[in-house]
Amino acid sequence: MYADLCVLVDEGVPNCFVEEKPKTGRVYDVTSFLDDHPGGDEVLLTATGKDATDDFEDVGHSDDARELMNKYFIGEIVSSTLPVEPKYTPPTQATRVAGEQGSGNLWKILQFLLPLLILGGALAFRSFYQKE
Ligand code: HEM
Repeated sequence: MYADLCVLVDEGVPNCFVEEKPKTGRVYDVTSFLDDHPGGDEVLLTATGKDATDDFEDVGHSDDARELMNKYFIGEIVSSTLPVEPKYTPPTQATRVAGEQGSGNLWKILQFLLPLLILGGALAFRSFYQKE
């Protein structure tokens, strides 16, 4: 049912999915342990597919529990196979202002000039036909 269920648990060593730390970690397939886990299957399922180091350590698992982990150890994460998370870099103040300035200024000038041009045109039109 949970064919690819894995929990990452790693004592002390920096683990995966944490951007600033090296991506290493031990992977445990706890599929067959779900029903037997004294803490219940829910906590294991919640910790599935992510770094569960802190969750595991917070419980204060016994030495027996740590020994038992070996039974479910399936391998280490190969960091080169992890998908690269795209990093968002917000535009700097300088580039933002420079980008806005070009079209922004032109628009402001047009907003000011356009009504004047229309008014001027109307007055010229009127005075031209009034003379005739
Ligand atoms: C392969 C991984 C794991 C193994 C072999 C394991 C094993 C055990 C064992 C043997 C116990 C009984 C208490 C003890 O001896 O310490 C236990 C309790 C417990 N475990 Fe795990 N565990 C694993 C992963 C996790 C994870 C990832 C979490 C949390 C997300 C977790 C949460 C708990 C909780 C909440 C208890 C109950 C503690 C209590 O009621 O005192 N376990 N576990």
